[in-house]
Amino acid sequence: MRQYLDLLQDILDHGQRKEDRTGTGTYSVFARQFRHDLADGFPLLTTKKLHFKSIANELIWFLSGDTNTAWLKENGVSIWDEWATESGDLGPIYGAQWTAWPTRDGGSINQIDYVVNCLRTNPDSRRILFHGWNVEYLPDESMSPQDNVRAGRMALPPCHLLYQFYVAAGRLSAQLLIRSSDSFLGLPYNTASLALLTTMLAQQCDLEPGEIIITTGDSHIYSNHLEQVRTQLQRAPRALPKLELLRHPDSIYDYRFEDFAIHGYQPHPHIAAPVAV
Ligand SMILES: Nc1nc(=O)c2c([nH]1)NC[C@@H]1CN(c3ccc(C(=O)N[C@@H](CCC(=O)O)C(=O)O)cc3)CN21
Ligand SMILES: O=c1ccn([C@H]2C[C@H](O)[C@@H](COP(=O)(O)O)O2)c(=O)[nH]1
Repeated sequence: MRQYLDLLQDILDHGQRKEDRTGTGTYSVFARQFRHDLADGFPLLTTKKLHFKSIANELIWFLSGDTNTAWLKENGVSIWDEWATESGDLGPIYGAQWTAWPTRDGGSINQIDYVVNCLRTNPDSRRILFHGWNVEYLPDESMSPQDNVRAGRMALPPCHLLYQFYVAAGRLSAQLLIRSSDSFLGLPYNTASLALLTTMLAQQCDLEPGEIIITTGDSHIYSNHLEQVRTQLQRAPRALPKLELLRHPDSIYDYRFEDFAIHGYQPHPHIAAPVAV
C-alpha cells in the first residue's frame, strides 16, 4: 500500500497544525484520494500488523444493524468501547442508518437491501449508493458521546460516510468518502473494511471485485501518532495478502468471521498508538 504511505508523508510534509474536538491536536491536509485494484491483493497494511478480526467483525456488526457493543465484546472487539454508555449503547450510528434509516411514517428503509437489489437488477444505475449522514440524529459536538446517546443521538457522526458502487465489465468497484480520517489508526481499518464489503457484495451479485477508491476530507495525523508514523514510513511494504471467501452465504447479512481466510499476510510488527476520544 504505497498509496497509503504516500498519504502519511504528504500529511507530514504539508499538514497544518489544527486543534480538534478531542483536544489532542493534529497535522492535517484537506481532500486526498487514493485507489487500489483488488485484483492486486487484499489491502491489509503490511507496514504494521492489523487486527483483521476487529475489522471483519465490525463490518458484520454494522450489517446486522446492531449499535450496542455487547456483540463486539463477545467477539473480541473493543474498538468502540470508549464511545459507548455503561450499557454499551452508541445511539443510531452506522448499523442503524445503513439497515434501518427511519422514515417519517415510523417505518424504516434498508439501504443495503437497496444496493444489493440494484447491483443485481440494474447494475448500470448511477444511483447505487448508501450513506449514514442522517442529520436528525447527529450528535451535538459540545456534549460527550455518552450524553448524546442518552439524548437519542449518535455517539459520533459517521466518518466513513458515502459508499457508491459501480459495475462495468463484470467488475464491482466502490468509492468511499471519509469526511474525517484518523490516518494512522482509522484509515487502515476503513480501507480493509471497504475492500471486504466490496468483495462480499461482488460474491452476492456474481461480480468480480474491481477497484476501491477512498477520498478523505480532513486527513489528519494526531500529534501523539507522529513517532509511530515515522517508524512506519521507515518500513518497506511487503506483498499484499489474498482474501478467500470460504463459503457462499445466502445473503449479505449471513457472513461470519470464519468465512474469511487471509492468505500470505506477513506484516511488520504492530505499532501501538493511543486513540483520541
Ligand atoms: N480517534 C478516532 N479514530 C478512529 O479511527 C475512530 C474513532 N476515533 N472513533 C470511532 C471509530 C473506532 N475506530 C477505531 C478505534 C480504535 C482503533 C485502535 O485502537 N486500533 C488498534 C488496535 C485495536 C484492536 O483492533 O483491538 C490498532 O493498533 O490498530 C481503531 C479503530 C475507528 N474510529
Ligand atoms: O471509521 C472511522 C471513524 C472515526 N475516525 C476518526 C476521524 C477522527 O479522528 C475521529 C472522529 O472525530 P470527529 O471530530 O467526529 O471528526 O475519528 C476514522 O478515521 N475512521
